[in-house]
Amino acid sequence: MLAIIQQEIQKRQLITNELRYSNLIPQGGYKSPDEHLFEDVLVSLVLKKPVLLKGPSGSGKTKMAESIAALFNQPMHSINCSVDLDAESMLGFKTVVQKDNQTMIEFIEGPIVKAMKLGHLLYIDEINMAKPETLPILHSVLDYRRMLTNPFTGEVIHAHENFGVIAAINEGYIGTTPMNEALKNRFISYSVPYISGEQLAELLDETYDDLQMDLKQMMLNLSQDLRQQVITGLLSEEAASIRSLLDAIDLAQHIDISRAIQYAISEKLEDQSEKQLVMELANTWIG
Ligand SMILES: Nc1ncnc2c1ncn2[C@@H]1O[C@H](COP(=O)(O)OP(=O)(O)OP(=O)(O)O)[C@@H](O)[C@H]1O
Repeated sequence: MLAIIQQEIQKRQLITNELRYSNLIPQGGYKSPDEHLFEDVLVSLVLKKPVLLKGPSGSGKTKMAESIAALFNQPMHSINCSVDLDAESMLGFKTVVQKDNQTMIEFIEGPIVKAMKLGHLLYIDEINMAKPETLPILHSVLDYRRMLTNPFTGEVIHAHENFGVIAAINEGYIGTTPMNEALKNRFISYSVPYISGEQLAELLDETYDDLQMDLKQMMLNLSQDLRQQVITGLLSEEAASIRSLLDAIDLAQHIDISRAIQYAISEKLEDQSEKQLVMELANTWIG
């Protein structure tokens, strides 16, 4: 691992996160599709640059962010973007509280404010699902200024040195809009593909204690075929989703393997011919 990353890990191990946030430190386990991706993302974060992960559904973007938080011993806060996302769900809101028999207005800090102040990791999922007018508030947070003026309190917040941002998008997904240029320009962007081959085999070994060898090999072969058909254009990218494959394996340990693949992989696809192709490929391996 690069020295710059090792130094950062050592530095962060010394930080004792407040106990009440320790349950926000997720589990690791991300498998990098190649020898560089995970480490290259870490370099950006160590250099305090926001990271944008671009990849299809179920390619491990969230898992990668969680694994970075685990490696840096850093709690992670998440924002799930949608057209309903507003400044309050990102920054926080004012509420009336009773303290010492007095009624007071208190500001409850939202994920961005907490992560900036405490030096936590902020994960912004499906950032291109948000309404374009919602996100400019992030511009000063994401560039060299690393600061924010909270419009609800007037407080000027300068980010803690360990504060980091990872955003994720599913490009081309229905309901998404292209990301605003000024926003996109603030991120270092990485493509996150589905893992395959050795990395996928390792993930299965680590995920399942007692997966039968023939089921494991069958699923690895099917995954390979699905990826091949995605490349030829006969299947849409999501057919090769690792999430779906893991779902199929979970089900196949309890029900007929063919039905497991049907429910977890084939039925999720829109096109009838794609559903059929998945089942044909599966049947060549099920025998
Ligand atoms: N490279 C990988 N390493 C480890 N686990 C992975 C990897 N890719 C996918 N997974 C597993 O697949 C499942 C889905 O992954 P995850 O939720 O991270 O995907 P995502 O890209 O964030 O999906 P979405 O865009 O739909 O939110 C999880 O169980 C995750 O552990």
